[in-house]
Amino acid sequence: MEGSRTKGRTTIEVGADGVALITIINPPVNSLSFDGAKGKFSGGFDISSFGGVQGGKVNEPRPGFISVEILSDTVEAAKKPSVAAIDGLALGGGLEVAMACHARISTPTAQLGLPELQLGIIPGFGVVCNFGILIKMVTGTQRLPRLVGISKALEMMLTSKPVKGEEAHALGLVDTVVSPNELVSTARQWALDILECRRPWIASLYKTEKLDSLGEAREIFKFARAQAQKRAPNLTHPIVCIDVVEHGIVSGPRNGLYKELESFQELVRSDTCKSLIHIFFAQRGTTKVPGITDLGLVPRRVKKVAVLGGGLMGSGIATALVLSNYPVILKEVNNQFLQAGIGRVKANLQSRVKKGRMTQEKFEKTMSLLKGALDYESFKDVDLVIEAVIENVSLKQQIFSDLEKYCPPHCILASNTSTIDLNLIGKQTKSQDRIIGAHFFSPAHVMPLLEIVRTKQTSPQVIVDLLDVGKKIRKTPVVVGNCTGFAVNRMFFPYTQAALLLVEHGADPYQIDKVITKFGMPMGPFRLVDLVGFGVAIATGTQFVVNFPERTYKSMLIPLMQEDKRAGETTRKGFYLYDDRRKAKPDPELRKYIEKARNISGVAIDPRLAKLPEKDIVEMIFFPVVNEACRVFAEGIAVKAADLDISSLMGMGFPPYRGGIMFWADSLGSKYINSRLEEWSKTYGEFFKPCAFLAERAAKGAPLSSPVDQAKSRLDDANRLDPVNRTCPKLWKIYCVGIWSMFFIWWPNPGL
Ligand SMILES: C[C@H](O)CC(=O)SCCNC(=O)CCNC(=O)[C@H](O)C(C)(C)COP(=O)(O)OP(=O)(O)OC[C@H]1O[C@@H](n2cnc3c(N)ncnc32)[C@H](O)[C@@H]1OP(=O)(O)O
Repeated sequence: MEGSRTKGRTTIEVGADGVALITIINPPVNSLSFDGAKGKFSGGFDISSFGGVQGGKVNEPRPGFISVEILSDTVEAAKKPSVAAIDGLALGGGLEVAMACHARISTPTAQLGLPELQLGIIPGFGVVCNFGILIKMVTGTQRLPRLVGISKALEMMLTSKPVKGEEAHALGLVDTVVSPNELVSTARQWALDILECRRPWIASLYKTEKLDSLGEAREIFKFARAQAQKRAPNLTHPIVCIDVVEHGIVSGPRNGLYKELESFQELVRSDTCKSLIHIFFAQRGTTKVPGITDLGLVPRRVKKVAVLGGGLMGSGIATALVLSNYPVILKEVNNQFLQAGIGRVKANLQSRVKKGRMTQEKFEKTMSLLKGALDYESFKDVDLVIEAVIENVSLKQQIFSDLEKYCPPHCILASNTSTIDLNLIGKQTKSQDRIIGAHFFSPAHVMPLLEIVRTKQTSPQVIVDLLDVGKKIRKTPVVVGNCTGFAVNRMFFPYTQAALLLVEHGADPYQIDKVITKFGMPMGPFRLVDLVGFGVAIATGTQFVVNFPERTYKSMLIPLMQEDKRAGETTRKGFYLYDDRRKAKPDPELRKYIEKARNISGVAIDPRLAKLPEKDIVEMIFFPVVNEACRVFAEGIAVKAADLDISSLMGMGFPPYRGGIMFWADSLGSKYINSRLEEWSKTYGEFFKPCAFLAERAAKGAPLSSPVDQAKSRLDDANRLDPVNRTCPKLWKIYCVGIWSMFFIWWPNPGL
């Protein structure tokens, strides 16, 4: 096999029973074609190898590709029976190899699945050999339906979700389930039994008993297409997958192959596939922080955590922690607040029980990990404290002084602040090296992102420790520098600002939301403000006008509406009207507020904006976001552009199939984005003005995501405005209430 990042190999060992044991060894996940063993069958084809095909650097078919197919083909067509012994993972190409065997034995914990759709491709691919002759027949899209039936196969492929050993057995995907100790011996015996005709010799490709009648099959395909269309209207590869499976059922597996081959080759070069593969590696890359995670530090064990504040955020954080078996002390200022906080954690967990995702027994065990406290007595053996009280600097300063007194010296002191300078919070302590930001997104037990905010003084060990806790509570941690809004809230601040600007200049808010949703966001900017609530938005947004006055668009639209008791979804009236079931309906009255706001701003209607093409709407909303993301990157707040891609996906719901904000921007080109922003800034002002970083990259024709050469890291900016002592200029004070942002955002899961 050919190597890429590391060298992989296979071993073959013939035992006294005459059975040959082939072992794939290619850590960490035994990916195929390149370089694993140790409890993992195979995590599938080496995803990093797709880049070669996409970039045209590799002639097709790559030998690695062929190896999968040849292996598959050779194995199934061989005169000797083969049995797959599956422990750990059998995913993608890994399961395809297993399905080509004449029997499959697995352990109960083994995971079997075809997750290729999460990468924008379909399972399996046929191969044309050097002479242009089709040598390989059928793979994943063809065998799985023949083993488990069409409906289940489609479900497994379309959701990319693996099944465990027992379920795989019940489905007919594996022949028996045994303990890891018996796995190899059972598989050996099974091979001998097949050879000596004590067990059937089955080629999965030719199995038909699990296939539905043609009429029934067509109904299944029709339903699956409708579901796929509804779930991800911008994606074509799920539909292609259904087409390929159908083709194999209707026209026979061999014809299915031709279609599969053709489709795979097209899909692997698609923007969707490139974006999703980028996301796959970017997500795994967030825990690799140059200068921190490469120091050889081992995360210390966090055995007990304290959470200060049992409000929405604090209770969500406590829920996330107990769910991952961390004993938690929840501290509040009085018994009433404490009981309310504990009640919220309970409700979060009960909702899982109601949905069948947690047993009553597990619920009780999880709840028993939570203890309430009204003082710091029980803090003497905590390893991590996460403060999640209201955004009040002096309160937080007092808390951190107390924590320094009551917690052990090794304890990590984290704050969930979304706006306040961490240095300021720790100003009255001597513990700056163990102070860190742990910025969760609401609801904290659901949202996948955790911004880990470091200051110049935060010690690498503390960062490594929090990264580890983040991973253990199943978050994707992104390490960022200390600045207003950190990465997510800061780069998405212009999202709604741009929308307000467009509306005041004549664009239709409902049209904007429609276009932005069609682009792939879970909701448009106006629907989002309604969800966030005008009060929170206005209060927190003030930080942006204080810190970035030159590039905030000052609209009075939201404050005007709030004055009329329209404060968003909670008041059933905001940009939309809401019924009992939270269904949003446009409100003709909105026009009145827009006109008022327009009069205050003194802007004139631009007739072009009323008829803005969809592409322009998308660009006018997102290019300012790209512009701010460039500043965040240039300032060293984010160390990798890919971290901003992940932050945009998980913090804001940017569509993964577009690869994240910076990846998407690069697909359009820095020159183009810069020229568009320049053009708009001439007409609509500073808000659109491209930053120096963007202008520079555009001048060089360079991608926005390539590393910043001499990044002037602003992990802790001494010149940064002190949000407490700095006075807001008078003029701005007038507008502060008109500026808002998007803290405490709730987004639906931004999956595919
Ligand atoms: C021929 C076929 O039709 C085509 C294919 O087979 S396409 C591939 C199909 N397989 C997949 O999609 C599986 C992708 N992998 C995963 O879902 C998960 O990595 C996993 C469930 C296998 C393991 O998860 P987990 O234990 O949490 O480890 P995770 O951190 O994700 O991965 C460990 C390392 O293996 C790498 N890796 C995982 N799967 C890989 C793959 N298929 N190819 C290359 N590298 C892979 C990861 O990038 C990571 O590398 P890093 O340590 O340098 O960051």
